[in-house]
Amino acid sequence: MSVTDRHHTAADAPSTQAAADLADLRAELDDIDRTLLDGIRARLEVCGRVAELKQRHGLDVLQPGRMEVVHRRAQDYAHRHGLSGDFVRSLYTLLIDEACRVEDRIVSGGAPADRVGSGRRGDGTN
Ligand SMILES: O=C(O)C(=O)C[C@]1(C(=O)O)C=C[C@@H](O)C=C1
Repeated sequence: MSVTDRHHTAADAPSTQAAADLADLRAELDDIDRTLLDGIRARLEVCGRVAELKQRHGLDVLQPGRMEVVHRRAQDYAHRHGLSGDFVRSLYTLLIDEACRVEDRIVSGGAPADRVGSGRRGDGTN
């Protein structure tokens, strides 16, 4: 059975109890997703302040040694907690890439740091 066929089965019409349990679990996921996104926004806001400091002192946005430290710590966490190392590396590659994009924009004078994560649409236009 393909993934797209699944909606034709009873699996999508759960019992009342199952539906209630699923709704509870999804509410838990919704809370966690909010926390994750708040954490990502907070991380990028700090990167905005890092960018201002780098701009003031003429430091490079790209700091390969520090990137390695951040990746290494995430890998250690993954191994200690049974997460996929590949997944965590990909996640941190995305996070650091976005940090660099945001920092570049600030260092090159494109955007003040206090606009980072301050509510523009997440459609790639900011
Ligand atoms: O620590 C820094 O200098 C940052 O700019 C933060 C950060 C990161 O996302 O953790 C981003 C880019 C750097 O090259 C290294 C690390």
